[in-house]
Amino acid sequence: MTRAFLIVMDSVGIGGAPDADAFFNDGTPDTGANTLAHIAQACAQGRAEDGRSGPLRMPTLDRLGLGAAVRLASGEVAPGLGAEPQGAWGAASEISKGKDTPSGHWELAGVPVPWDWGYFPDKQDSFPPDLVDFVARCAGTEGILGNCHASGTNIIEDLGDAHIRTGWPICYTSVDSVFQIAAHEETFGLERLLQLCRDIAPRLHGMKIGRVIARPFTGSEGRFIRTPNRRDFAIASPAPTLLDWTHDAGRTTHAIGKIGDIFSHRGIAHLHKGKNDADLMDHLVRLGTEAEEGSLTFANFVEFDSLWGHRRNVSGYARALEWFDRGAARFLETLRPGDLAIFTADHGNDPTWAGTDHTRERVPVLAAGLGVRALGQVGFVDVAASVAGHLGLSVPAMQKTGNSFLLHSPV
Ligand SMILES: O=P(O)(O)O[C@H]1O[C@H](CO)[C@@H](O)[C@H]1O
Ligand SMILES: [Mn+2]
Ligand SMILES: [Mn+2]
Repeated sequence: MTRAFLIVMDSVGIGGAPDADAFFNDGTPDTGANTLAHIAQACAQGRAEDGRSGPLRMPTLDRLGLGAAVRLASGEVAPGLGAEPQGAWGAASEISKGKDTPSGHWELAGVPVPWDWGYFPDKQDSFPPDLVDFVARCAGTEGILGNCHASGTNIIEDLGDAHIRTGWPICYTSVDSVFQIAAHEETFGLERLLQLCRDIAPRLHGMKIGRVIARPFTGSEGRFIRTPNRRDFAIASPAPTLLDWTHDAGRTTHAIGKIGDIFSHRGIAHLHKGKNDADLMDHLVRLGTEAEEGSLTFANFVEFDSLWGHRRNVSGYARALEWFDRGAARFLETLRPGDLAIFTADHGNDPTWAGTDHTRERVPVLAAGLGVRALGQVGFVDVAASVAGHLGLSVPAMQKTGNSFLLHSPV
């Protein structure tokens, strides 16, 4: 028996989504968005020099086929990348209608989203009055602050002082199907914030809002900073996922980072969390050595998205990519013959693009452990089929939607 590792680089898209024109950022269609290629181009042109310098360096993932995958997905060149692939490489498209984290992860885990997500309109008073009353009642406050689309770091700058003065929770949303609550860890209380999110989540899930997200922060007098204690309360996936298939077969499942929250803690035997992606990389490298035969390790690295993509910070994103690539090299050294490791992503978040939201893109699929294979254009669900095939799992008949990469001929 052998092991499988599925590693999601949150928001590391490679452009070329066939339906990008149906998705928007501040009214601009996502057509042409390309997270990785645009970062690599900015690096090569000396436009990403903060804390790093020169062309983008990701030799480890590029050896697996990253540069080749960018070209395949979008026809764009990512300067600094483009080595002859030594792994199995391809570009995956998503069919779920959302460009959000749960949609991407569920589909990678074999379950495309069959419903239309609920969204809140981009105007002042985004939330209906009865929902506002309900949230305030659950919070024990006279009202709420925010009630609009916002970037999470901006809204705590704008409303942090008013929050401390009134005690009212800051509620906001985005183009994603989310209801987010920012509250001060000390003055409002972290446990109280988490309980509030837990209490209101069923009602929001009933509206097909994908996640209620607790966004605790700290600080004072206009100088506020978010803490690592974010918690997502996600709607349950509509069908058993790769994690359930693995768990139900009596195998061990390890979840690293946000995977627990994204899958409502279903099918997960061991959850490994940390205060940042560096902690998560340490978990991944350790599990590379320690994970059991026949086990699945499913990891999400969120900081590409949360610290850099949404903040439209190109240098920061490039630094994170280069750091991740060094971590990937450490991890790959731990693999044993017969193991499968797949690096992929859940959506894009092009830091050179309009707005501050995700971008609809294809994602890379880079596999170690399958020899050299050109996988071509594949679907997100093919990732689940490949991991299941590798682990020898039986997949529910109704969910046999993907094609395993093991069926592609080695080059
Ligand atoms: O600006 P922040 O609070 O980071 O919000 C971002 O994080 C949310 C959930 O990942 C997304 O919907 C996006 O709006
Ligand atoms: Mn994501
Ligand atoms: Mn995001």
